[in-house]
Amino acid sequence: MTAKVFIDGEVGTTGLQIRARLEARADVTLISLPEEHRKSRLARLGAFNEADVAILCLPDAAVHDIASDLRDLPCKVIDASTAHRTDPDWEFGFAELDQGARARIAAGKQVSNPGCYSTGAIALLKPVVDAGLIAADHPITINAVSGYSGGGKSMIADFESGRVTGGFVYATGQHHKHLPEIVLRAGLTRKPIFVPQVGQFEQGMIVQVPLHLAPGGPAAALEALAAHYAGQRFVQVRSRADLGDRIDPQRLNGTNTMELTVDGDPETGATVLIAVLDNLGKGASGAAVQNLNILLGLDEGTGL
Ligand SMILES: NC(=O)C1=CN([C@@H]2O[C@H](COP(=O)(O)OP(=O)(O)OC[C@H]3O[C@@H](n4cnc5c(N)ncnc54)[C@H](OP(=O)(O)O)[C@@H]3O)[C@@H](O)[C@H]2O)C=CC1
Ligand SMILES: CC(=O)N[C@@H](CCC(=O)OP(=O)(O)O)C(=O)O
Repeated sequence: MTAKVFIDGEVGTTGLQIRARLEARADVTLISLPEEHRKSRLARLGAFNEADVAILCLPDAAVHDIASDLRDLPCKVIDASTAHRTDPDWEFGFAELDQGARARIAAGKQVSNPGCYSTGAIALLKPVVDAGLIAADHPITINAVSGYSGGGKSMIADFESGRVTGGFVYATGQHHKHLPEIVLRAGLTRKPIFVPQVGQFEQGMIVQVPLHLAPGGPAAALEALAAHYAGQRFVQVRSRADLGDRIDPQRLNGTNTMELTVDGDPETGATVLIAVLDNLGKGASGAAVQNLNILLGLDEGTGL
């Protein structure tokens, strides 16, 4: 038996990488629309009707525009966009979030993939909040650097045409679209300050959370992360030395793995939580395929 999968937005950055992961699989049949119909509502609704699972790889506005039409169709839906990440009618598709996450995803009809920065930030923050190392209203700052593919086709064109060089800091006004999902899913009650930047490299990401903890803080935080993710295949807790002196944001490109580590000064408690992931792997397309596998009742690493 093969599952019929429709990727809406399959020629976009996230869609292409999902397709690359699925097209060789014997257990998946891809439903594809010809170029001239790929934005036709009628053609897309036909594809949704035929699919067992649809994966939305569209800008938020296009997702909002189609989502209500999908609710009554039999196909299950995975949404890669920001549109439904805090929506209680959608399952949050971070399988490693807590003990019940996989079962909730498996039973879901609609699953929302976490964002790339938020995958790193939530993965680092939830265990330290749950372990009581910081309070839910602790003042938190998140720093992050992403490859330019994080901005989709238009940002890739900006860099590859030479219109933008060297990278930039942005979203300093504290309204980044990932903040609401980070607050909700990490169990925070106070919005962190989030300072993302884009570098002159295509793909890959580092998310860092500096924290003032009590003396011994770095070891306590590492222990909390290791306990939370014990036995997980795609979220791995490493010693700081494993990542090298200069942490390369591209080190996990092409994989669905996210590595977490902690550094800092045990005497003062100055602690830095660090996550490395591929923004298009565990940060988007890999996570979507992992969720697809869970929805289909397959080994969740199939094709990853
Ligand atoms: N890039 C990343 O690292 C990540 C992306 N995401 C999310 O995934 C989603 C897709 O992003 P990304 O792939 O980067 O974006 P891209 O701009 O690269 O791709 C979006 C695709 O959607 C197509 N599209 C736009 N409107 C419609 C429509 N009405 N009907 C059908 N197709 C449409 C676009 O068509 P056209 O080619 O004609 O422009 C394009 O091919 C976004 O919501 C994004 O936030 C999530 C995590 C990480
Ligand atoms: C580098 C860059 O621009 N990154 C995007 C986030 C990646 C993305 O596409 O966002 P979602 O995960 O929310 O869908 C941004 O900051 O808006």
